Amino acid sequence: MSQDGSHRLLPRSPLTKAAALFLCYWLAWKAAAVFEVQPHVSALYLSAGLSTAVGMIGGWRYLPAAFLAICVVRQLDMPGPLLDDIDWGGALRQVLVYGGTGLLLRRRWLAMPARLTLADALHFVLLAFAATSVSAAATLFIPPFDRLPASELGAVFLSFWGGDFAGLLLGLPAIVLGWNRLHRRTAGGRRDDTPTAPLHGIRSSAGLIGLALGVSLLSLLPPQLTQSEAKLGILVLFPVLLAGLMRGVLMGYLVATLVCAIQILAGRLLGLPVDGVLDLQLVLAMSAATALLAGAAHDDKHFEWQHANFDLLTGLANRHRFQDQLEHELQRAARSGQPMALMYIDLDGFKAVNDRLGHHAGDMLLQQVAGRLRACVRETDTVARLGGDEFAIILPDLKELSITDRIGHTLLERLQQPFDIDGDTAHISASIGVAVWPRDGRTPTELIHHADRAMYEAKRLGRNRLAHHARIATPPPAGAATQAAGA
Ligand SMILES: Nc1nc2c(ncn2[C@@H]2O[C@H](COP(=O)(O)OP(=O)(O)OP(=O)(O)O)[C@@H](O)[C@H]2O)c(=O)[nH]1
Repeated sequence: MSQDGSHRLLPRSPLTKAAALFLCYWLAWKAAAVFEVQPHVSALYLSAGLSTAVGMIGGWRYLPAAFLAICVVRQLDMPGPLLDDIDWGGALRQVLVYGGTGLLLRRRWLAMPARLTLADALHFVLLAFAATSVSAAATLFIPPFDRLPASELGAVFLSFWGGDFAGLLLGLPAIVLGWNRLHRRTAGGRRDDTPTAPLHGIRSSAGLIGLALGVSLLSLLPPQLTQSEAKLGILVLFPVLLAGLMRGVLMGYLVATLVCAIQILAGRLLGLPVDGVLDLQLVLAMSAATALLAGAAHDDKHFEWQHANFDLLTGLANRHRFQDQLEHELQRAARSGQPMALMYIDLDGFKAVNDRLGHHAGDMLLQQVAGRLRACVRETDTVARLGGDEFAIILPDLKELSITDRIGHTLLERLQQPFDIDGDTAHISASIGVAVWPRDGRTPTELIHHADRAMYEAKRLGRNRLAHHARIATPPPAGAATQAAGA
């Protein structure tokens, strides 16, 4: 059974297992039939991806049920007497080759985080290439294809190989990404996509989809204008590549699916000959591979950027990004002359929560604290986790200094309210130190030092309070007392 607890979403009894698989195959079959270029063909391709997903997610115990499901779904689709036309050989080939491919991918998948790395994507594309080649070659030994003349074998091989390759590359990652999003989020797994990259935005999505639509619609032009399917195929890869590189696997897949759907529908409308169908299969396979590899390369880069700049537990800026932001805001403040404040926040009584409810509950509390901090300030303010139970907030562009008191007291009030952690209640408070530019310091080091000092003063005065560096009673400089006594 899966090490990550994925069994929680999988049916356990043989009957529900078979029923769930039957439903999945039937839905894939019907969905594929909408885009069918040749009768009963594209459904086979989609079930190649599905069979691999079954082996990968469910393991070998699910493969007999998958075999039965394919047979029943195909039987329902074929006219003629019951049990007469069942393609046992085809179903067996699918389950053995693609279910087996899933089993080979299973160990890697179980260790995979919620995203697909470039190494995983590359491994998957190469394995899919090998599996589809073996499967297509095996077909040539199965009746009725074993009786074909040698001159037709190449086209039959290409037809099976291209279709299965497209089905596998389009179907499987979509299932796996959907599964990961659905399951690994709800299983309480660590989210690794909380902060958003600068390129992520509605406008760039709309642009990418618009480009994909525009390029794909070229396939509706008369063949004299587009010259050849192959040239068109290369053209449609462009928006897929761009979407993957700019926005990652999910957007790459969305654009690839859109492009492929338009290509298939156009193929149907134009009544493509068999040659065109073969070209189309290659376009689909290449679109999916492009989306997968370019998207995974983007996601790897994005992940590195997140790791370097954000705290993965809370999604807040980390110490490194906090330092950068502070320097940036100080330069801005020096130009505009508008004061800015730095708040240092240390939780009170956090260790007791860890001790009483456990480290995991402590983590959940930190996540909720992050949410409350964010909710108390503006979008443009920086909230950072500096480590442990220590946070900092940069408040630029202060119209008046009293704002720091207002925000500080709101924070104290919000953090005092009880936290619900999986049914348990936890109580904490916070000690907050404030330093203001330019009054309490002009450089990042001075401001950090003074905000930290004010925070310790808040702790010293009894916790659950706000202390301003400017209002801390400064001890007289060493030697001042003796000088006074000697005077
Ligand atoms: N759950 C969890 N605990 C952490 C993490 N990082 C640090 N800690 C714990 O946080 C605690 C911080 O210690 P303290 O600052 O002394 O805790 P406190 O009870 O708030 O004490 P005061 O600051 O003196 O009020 C330690 O027990 C650390 O082990 C983390 O990422 N997750």
